[in-house]
Amino acid sequence: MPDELDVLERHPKTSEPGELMRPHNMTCFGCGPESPHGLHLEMYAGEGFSVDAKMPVQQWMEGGPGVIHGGILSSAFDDVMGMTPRLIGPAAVTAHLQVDFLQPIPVGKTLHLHAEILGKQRRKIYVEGVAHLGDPDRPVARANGLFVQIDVRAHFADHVENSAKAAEYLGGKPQL
Ligand SMILES: CCCCCCCC(=O)SCCNC(=O)CCNC(=O)[C@H](O)C(C)(C)COP(=O)(O)OP(=O)(O)OC[C@H]1O[C@@H](n2cnc3c(N)ncnc32)[C@H](O)[C@@H]1OP(=O)(O)O
Repeated sequence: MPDELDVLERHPKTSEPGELMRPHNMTCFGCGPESPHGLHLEMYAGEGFSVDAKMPVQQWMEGGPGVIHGGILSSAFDDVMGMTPRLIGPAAVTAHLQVDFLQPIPVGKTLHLHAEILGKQRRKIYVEGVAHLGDPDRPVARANGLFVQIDVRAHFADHVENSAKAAEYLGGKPQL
């Protein structure tokens, strides 16, 4: 992370601490309630510049016998960490994501995910993530990511016709 950082301020219209946050997109693999095969994460704004979510580790998420697949864990981090930019302003997309897998994560447990903005420079937002199984002092995974703020309309303009919600987006709704 660079030394010279911008001052962080919560966006006046962002969710209050404890409030459920709006999904990125209703069919987002991470947080979309209408995603047919998604994680269906519910994200809650935290204090400061943080977001929290809980994810029951279900059988279909299995990688090695009885434990979560690394890609599912990475997806969960990506989405929870990718929600933090909403706390300070425009949406941002993942440019870089790095995950440390510290412990096997068993099927049947509930994974607690916490993401926090470490700093921002211009459009770059540096975010860390941590996951545990109920005891915050015993993390089972950590992540670091760089998210870059975008102009949502311009960024998705060439792709929105491929969305499951294309008709609504092309009709001007819903807002991302
Ligand atoms: C609506 C939001 C949905 C969010 C869903 C949850 C999160 C996701 O899963 S997003 C999906 C996965 N991500 C993507 O598809 C993004 C694909 N990548 C891109 O579109 C582009 O590379 C993008 C937008 C990240 C950057 O491109 P662009 O807008 O041209 O910016 P660019 O000028 O290259 O970079 C901006 C800054 O970021 C830095 N940067 C960009 N990529 C990286 C990288 N991988 N590593 C380090 N720095 C980087 C640049 O150096 C530059 O820094 P500085 O301000 O110091 O000059």
